[in-house]
Amino acid sequence: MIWTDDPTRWMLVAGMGAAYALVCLAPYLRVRRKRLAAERAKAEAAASPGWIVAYASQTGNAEELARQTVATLKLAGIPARLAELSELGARDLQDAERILFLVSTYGEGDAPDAAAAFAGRLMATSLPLPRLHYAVLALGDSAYAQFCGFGRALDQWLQAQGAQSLFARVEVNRSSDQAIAQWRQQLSHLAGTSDAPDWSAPSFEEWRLSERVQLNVGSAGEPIYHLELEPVGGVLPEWQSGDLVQIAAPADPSRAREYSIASIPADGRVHLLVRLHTHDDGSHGAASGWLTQQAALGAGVQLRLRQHKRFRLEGNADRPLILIGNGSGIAGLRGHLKARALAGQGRNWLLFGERNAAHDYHYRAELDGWQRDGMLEKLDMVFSRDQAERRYVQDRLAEQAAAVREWIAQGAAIYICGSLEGMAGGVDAALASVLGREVLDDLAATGRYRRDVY
Ligand SMILES: Cc1cc2nc3c(=O)[nH]c(=O)nc-3n(C[C@H](O)[C@H](O)[C@H](O)COP(=O)(O)O)c2cc1C
Repeated sequence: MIWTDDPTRWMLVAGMGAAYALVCLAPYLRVRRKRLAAERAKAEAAASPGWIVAYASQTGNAEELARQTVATLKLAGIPARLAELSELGARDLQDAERILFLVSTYGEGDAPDAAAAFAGRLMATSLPLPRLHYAVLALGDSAYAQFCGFGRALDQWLQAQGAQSLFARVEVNRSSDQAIAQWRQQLSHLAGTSDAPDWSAPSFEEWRLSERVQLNVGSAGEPIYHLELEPVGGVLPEWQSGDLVQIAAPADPSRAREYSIASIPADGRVHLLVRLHTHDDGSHGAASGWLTQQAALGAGVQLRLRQHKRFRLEGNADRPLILIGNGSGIAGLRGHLKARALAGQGRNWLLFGERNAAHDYHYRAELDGWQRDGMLEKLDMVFSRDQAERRYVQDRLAEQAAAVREWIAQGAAIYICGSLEGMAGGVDAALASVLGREVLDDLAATGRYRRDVY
């Protein structure tokens, strides 16, 4: 090594050393800067309230779209929280800066059951919401007089409270793909992403009609059939009691019809109850006419399963159940009774209405068997035309007020399946007078009062 006292040389060596250190340090500094920025962004995201995606859904369409909406926002890096509308109180609405509402309409322009308290209580008040920016996706069916009635009422109420709409309300008629695409487009625009996941519904599969029996020969009502279907591919998909199927009829494939599933996977087949629908001009319904009259045994049926989360047992699996229905509504209730029998849960009370015991006592042998085996603790069959005076399930409910209160005090949940007109409204009124409207609204909001009515 050559030693030197030359200061210029020394400075040159020192300069080269510093430059080398900088070159070595630069990648480390770059990584550290990135890491700090990421940590800062994460902390900001955690501190910011994020977006709320709130849904009110009866049969799961709005809920499914809400889940997809959250996924799209998350993909774009926007923190988003899924909430049922019933979970939101005045304080949540006042604190939030951005809420996307996805809500359907039931009854005659009403909110879905779980949102009855939100609609009845919160929306009846005045609540200044100057911070809130929102958008509404309203689901409905234009065949009803109050098309998207609840979505429209919610939108108007939010506007009246001073909330600002992010974009015009999107209305979905019978799950129209076009309107859903419009919502997706608005979302992508807001979230600054064109990378939205695919939202298309699962496709129909080919099933086979394996069994068809008329249950009510000689009835004063329209004929009702028990059908059994098997997947052509042989592999039975998973479902839970309470779920639905959609069937595309050959004469009207663009509008699928929904039926409650009357069986559980352990039966090995999907069972349906289909009532033949006859129009005023004597023609039959496109789906019910085909399924019950035209399709031969063995015929192919285009079918897809649909989760119906709001009518599943879910958190109520260990509670006593009060099951109430009429007519073809026995389908959804039978699914639950089968699931309960399989689980060995016998605390079930069935209140069921039809016309005449002689012709309309659907699944009588099965119900007798469950009673005998301790799987059906209480059975009230109400036949409207077996006596001079017409009697319905709601009348029996009122007579059984003390037992209803007792079962609810023991933690029971209530499931309703059957016709909206006549039965569901009458039963709702009877339950409200037995339990109190507020109690019933609270049961609905906490998933202990569930309905599949049509
Ligand atoms: C019994 C019943 C009543 C309904 N009432 C209305 C209504 O008054 N107005 C409307 O626009 N849609 C009405 N609909 C259509 C639903 O809003 C539509 O099917 C929606 O897609 C359901 O979404 P969900 O699964 O999230 O509850 C009704 C549907 C049923 C089964």
